[in-house]
Amino acid sequence: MSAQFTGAGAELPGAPPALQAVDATVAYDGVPVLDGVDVEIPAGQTMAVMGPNGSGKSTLMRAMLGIVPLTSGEILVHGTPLRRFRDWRRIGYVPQRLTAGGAVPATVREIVASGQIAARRRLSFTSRSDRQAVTDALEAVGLADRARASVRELSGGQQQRVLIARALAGRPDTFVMDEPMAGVDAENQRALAETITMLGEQGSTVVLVLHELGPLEHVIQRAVSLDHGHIVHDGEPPHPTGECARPGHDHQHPHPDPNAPAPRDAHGEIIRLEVPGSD
Ligand SMILES: Nc1ncnc2c1ncn2[C@@H]1O[C@H](COP(=O)(O)OP(=O)(O)OP(=O)(O)O)[C@@H](O)[C@H]1O
Repeated sequence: MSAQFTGAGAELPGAPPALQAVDATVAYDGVPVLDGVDVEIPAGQTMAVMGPNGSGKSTLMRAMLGIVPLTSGEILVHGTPLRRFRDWRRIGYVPQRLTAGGAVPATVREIVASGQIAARRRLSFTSRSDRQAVTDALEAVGLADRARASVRELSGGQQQRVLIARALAGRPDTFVMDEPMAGVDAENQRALAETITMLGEQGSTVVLVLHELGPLEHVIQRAVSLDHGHIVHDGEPPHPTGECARPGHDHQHPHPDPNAPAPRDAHGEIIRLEVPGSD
């Protein structure tokens, strides 16, 4: 992968945290699912967010990107309060699974190119360098030969790689990936792990929701574990001894079918793929 995926590249010493939650609480229907969470993700770190089903991992990721509102507390993105943060091209969000391409046929290349919308000036056309970034992103995830295929023809694992390429194409420096390994076969997991390793080596910030470290074991520098909306561990990644990485693991994998219906929010809306704030 070329260095262009690093966006702003390795952060200067003294750079503010890439993402920070301060006493963050999120409640659905009055029930808190994140409860006073404090976490700071330094620029350049590769960090896993772990924990059992329903512990609040996805909610934390979405709250840090402004997709779900906080009930109280504060989120800072690259040192700026979320409500004032505008530089969304710095952020590459990889949602749990592909929700586009169902009703509207879209090619792999189109989906990947859509990752550049936040970075593009309003009404401007794609430049040669934009097109090259899309090509590079497809190569980085090993899908250059499927560029013209409809995303619907791809396996769940390949679709996951399309989502990562989509984030890469916008050349962000901060990646938030929600269970990139879910429903992905071993071969695709290895391909994803290679890409994520390269991002880390190039100085990008990478935050991933993971249920197990798997092939990312050597890449993850820090793990934060949530339980019932609280941080119960923050530090060394767990050393897996069995199939799953967390001691006392009681995880039932929630996403056995990567082509299952898209996740919906409290109002029944499909959770959007767009990078928030990209208007
Ligand atoms: N839009 C929503 N409306 C109501 N409740 C929600 C909503 N999204 C999540 N929840 C609830 O909030 C809690 C935390 O969910 P969240 O998806 O953040 O957990 P998670 O740790 O990511 O779980 P999983 O491992 O299953 O993906 C769960 O009890 C879930 O049912």
